[in-house]
Amino acid sequence: MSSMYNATARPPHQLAVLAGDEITTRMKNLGQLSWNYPIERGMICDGETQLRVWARVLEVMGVVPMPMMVMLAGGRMGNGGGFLSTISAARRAKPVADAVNHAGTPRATYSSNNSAFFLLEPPFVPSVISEGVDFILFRELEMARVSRMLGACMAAVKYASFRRTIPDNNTSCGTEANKNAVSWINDKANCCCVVDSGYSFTHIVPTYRGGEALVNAIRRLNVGGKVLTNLLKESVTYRQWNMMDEFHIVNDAKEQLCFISEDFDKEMARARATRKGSRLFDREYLLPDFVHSFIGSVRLPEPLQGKTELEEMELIKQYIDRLDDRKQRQELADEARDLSSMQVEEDWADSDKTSKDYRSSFERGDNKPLSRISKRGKITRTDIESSTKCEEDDGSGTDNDDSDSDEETQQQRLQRLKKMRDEERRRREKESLERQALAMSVERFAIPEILFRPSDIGLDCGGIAEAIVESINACDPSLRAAMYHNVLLVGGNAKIPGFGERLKSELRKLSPTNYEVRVYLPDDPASYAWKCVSPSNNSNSPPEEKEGLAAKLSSRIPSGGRLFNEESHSADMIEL
Ligand SMILES: Nc1ncnc2c1ncn2[C@@H]1O[C@H](COP(=O)(O)OP(=O)(O)OP(=O)(O)O)[C@@H](O)[C@H]1O
Repeated sequence: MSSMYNATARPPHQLAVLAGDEITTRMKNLGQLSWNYPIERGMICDGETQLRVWARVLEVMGVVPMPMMVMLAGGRMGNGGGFLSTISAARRAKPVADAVNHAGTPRATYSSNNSAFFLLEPPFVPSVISEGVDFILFRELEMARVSRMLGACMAAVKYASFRRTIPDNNTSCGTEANKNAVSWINDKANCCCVVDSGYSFTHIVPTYRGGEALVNAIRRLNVGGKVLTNLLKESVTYRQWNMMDEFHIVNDAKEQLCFISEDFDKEMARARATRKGSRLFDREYLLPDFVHSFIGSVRLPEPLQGKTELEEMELIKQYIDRLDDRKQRQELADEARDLSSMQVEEDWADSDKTSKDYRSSFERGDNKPLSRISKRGKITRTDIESSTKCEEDDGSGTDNDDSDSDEETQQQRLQRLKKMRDEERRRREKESLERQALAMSVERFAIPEILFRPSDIGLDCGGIAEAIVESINACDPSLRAAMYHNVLLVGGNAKIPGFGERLKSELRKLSPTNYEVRVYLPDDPASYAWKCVSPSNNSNSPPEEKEGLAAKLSSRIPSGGRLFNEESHSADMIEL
């Protein structure tokens, strides 16, 4: 099994079109290519492009004869798949000839007449789209057998075998009746709630009997990896540089740097308390310069290098203290102002004459201060005069004193400016030698947060946790406990650090308290479903076994796990 772009791309100023693995093997700068994706919103919209990619896959696998590149007559077709589709074709026949692959090594080739094609697709693919795909596979690629399956169901088949390898621990499943229900369901119904978060969508597919989907309970959330990458692209473009045409670079930055925080609001408060560039989660994504480097990499910002979490906490504490201090001072000043205004009011009341004088002088426009505005002598002319005199004296005194210090400051300032200019020049020289970097701060967790709060970008729906609860509530009540007990995460987005932990904590809050929530994350969630059908997964198995598998692939619905590659080890999966 191998992974490649499910796309074609044309290099600039060239007519040649590269498909699948050719893109990455022949080109280094992916940004300059004109891309064509056959799939949009999870559906194949461009049959010609999809045909080219599949033809390339078969060529790499050595399946002959090569199909003719026949243009499909218009129409929109579709099926499941994604940005980086994993495509595998099971070989059945014995080799018919030897050929040389693109790497120059001889390899056996197989007749397409004796090959079977296995396609994993998302739920609810319209039949017209399936017919289009059949046309490509049977007529253009001359496949002997084609089998389609829901990706989530395949994952559930493999998960069912994993469940058999671990002892069932129902000790914390609430009531005795609930424990028995979960035990029965695990044994007989093999329930599993598959959460498949991929490129275009996130699907919640509850399955029972070891891999059969409960169609009425399937839910879809229109948020996937593509939305996140586009948002990050916009955010980076708004704050730093124009990256609108650099989907692949931003996607790589997302995959390397994004994470899901356990408590978003707390993380934001922490971010506000620290200056940008010195937050503990701040990172810089070094952009490839396409001379020395062709892929991006991550580095710590300079102020953060060697900084420990304790120091960060200390900074935050200081900041909060400063805030409190400022608030306190503000309150004291307000109090003092109130007091003095009260005082003046009292004085006005006490001395009618004085107030009249003051008013009349004010009305006359006489700006001279009154000799006395209060009996208690708060502010008097003498006071003002003396204070003015003092100020004048002080001013002249300090003028004399300052003349020296000013000269000194001027000299110092000149030196400082010179030093700063030198430093700036040196920094610029250093920077020009270095690569450009994207500063990634709160974006690291604010962007993936959309998976849990789609309303932040104006989508009128709940997050993944709400969708799961809704989906499980649509199942038969006797299955619900087991569904919460077996939540399986698959798809590329499940790789985002913190995804599983956050989902578990949100599910815990939303689910009934007597149900235990258990979330399972495979080693490689993106290819977990494929591992179930991939014959190359157990490459040591004899060819006859592969033939048997391929022969069985013609069956459309899995009736139990024995048709597939169910080899599963508890080490493949972790419980969160
Ligand atoms: N380590 C990672 N961190 C964050 N996102 C990742 C990571 N690895 C993959 N992804 C994202 O997962 C998405 C692809 O997931 P997946 O391969 O499951 O999609 P797909 O099954 O091809 O698509 P679909 O389910 O829409 O048909 C991409 O958006 C990719 O950026």
